[in-house]
Amino acid sequence: MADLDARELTDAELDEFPAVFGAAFLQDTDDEIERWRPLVDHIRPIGVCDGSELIGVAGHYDEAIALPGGVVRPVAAVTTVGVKPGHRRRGAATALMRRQLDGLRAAGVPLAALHASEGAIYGRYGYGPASTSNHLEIPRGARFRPGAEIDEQPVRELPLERARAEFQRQHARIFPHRAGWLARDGDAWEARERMRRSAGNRPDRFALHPQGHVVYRGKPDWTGRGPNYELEIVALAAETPQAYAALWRYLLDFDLAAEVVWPKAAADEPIVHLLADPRAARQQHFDGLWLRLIDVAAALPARGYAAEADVVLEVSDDFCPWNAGRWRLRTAPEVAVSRTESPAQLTLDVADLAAAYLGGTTLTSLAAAGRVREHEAGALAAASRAFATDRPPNCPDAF
Ligand SMILES: CC(=O)SCCNC(=O)CCNC(=O)[C@H](O)C(C)(C)COP(=O)(O)OP(=O)(O)OC[C@H]1O[C@@H](n2cnc3c(N)ncnc32)[C@H](O)[C@@H]1OP(=O)(O)O
Repeated sequence: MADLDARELTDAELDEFPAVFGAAFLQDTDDEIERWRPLVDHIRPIGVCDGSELIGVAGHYDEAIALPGGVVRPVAAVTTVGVKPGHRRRGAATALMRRQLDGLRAAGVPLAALHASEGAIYGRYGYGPASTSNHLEIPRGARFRPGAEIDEQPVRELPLERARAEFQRQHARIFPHRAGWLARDGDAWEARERMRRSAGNRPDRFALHPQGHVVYRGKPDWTGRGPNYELEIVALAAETPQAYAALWRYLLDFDLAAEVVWPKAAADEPIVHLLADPRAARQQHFDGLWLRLIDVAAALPARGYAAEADVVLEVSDDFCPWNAGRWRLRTAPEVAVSRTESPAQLTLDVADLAAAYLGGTTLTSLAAAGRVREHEAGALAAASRAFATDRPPNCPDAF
């Protein structure tokens, strides 16, 4: 293995960052490379060199994520991980992950999250698939079940500048109660939005209801039979079931559209239960947010728990050994986490703890796959109930 170390970049190397990341994703035209340039100001870039050549890059946004129990905590939203073709499988990505996680630990950031380009990459670094993305497609005109309640207040389209403040106010009220959702204010969100809009996507449209909003874009298409537009949802949130129904009705009755698509809907998106024919909704589930507990001692007490448990977890963590060992987690009367010498009741890897952390994967399901081992009868069921959440987490944000 070559001696590759990742580090913060000099100004000259920062200039190279967009071309290196572009090369990793085969985006080599000047336009594609330039598109990535503003990003380096927002993502805490790091890189790895082979001699004087920058060959790999990574970064993260400083974000805030909603955790079970309605709490919001800092998270590093990891992005732009790429190694140039011709330099791969020599440890460059591993060096980047090493540098990034060490830096985040030193900065006191308890969690890191990412969307993985390929599912086999990040488990080795202690990330676990913590939420499910639902690629949801519903045809125009799909009817609601009889008796569905729809808020009659109008849904109005507004330009971004006029919609932004209300959109952000609504989001700030809603997102803490949706585990996996990120905050949508501040520099990081603005930067993410700019990058997303410059990705060759059609512009976003903002439609506001007094108790909800939808951000979407239209993809025009015409066939011999007429218009065949697709409406793609970027964000949809509502404060009442009736407002949620109003926003969906607005989209499903949209002239010219053939289909409404939400690539990052929740696994249990309620629209399915509003439809007269639930099969009208086509759903495909994928791994969504991958999560890393950088500091188990800080991460475990940060979230709320659904049930009473007092359990000793033995955690393995080859990549971040400071987390390894036995931890006692008590969820009542207050959440308390401490190191212990008591015998383990459950053993599991830190990646599996991350998979269960937002409530998206149950410990019982991981145990059925042999990933969690129970050493004392009853411990698994009690811990699994405590980690579970009422609704599955999801992360509609792209980064
Ligand atoms: C959050 C994000 O930004 S996701 C985007 C990730 N980037 C991409 O997908 C762009 C295209 N791919 C790349 O740039 C690179 O191949 C990377 C970043 C995925 C991996 O970089 P590399 O420098 O090759 O990784 P590195 O050499 O450190 O590999 C470490 C281990 O991971 C394995 N690995 C690396 N990439 C993959 C993969 N795509 N699938 C399966 N295993 C992989 C290696 O085989 C190696 O395994 P080993 O330890 O058992 O030998």
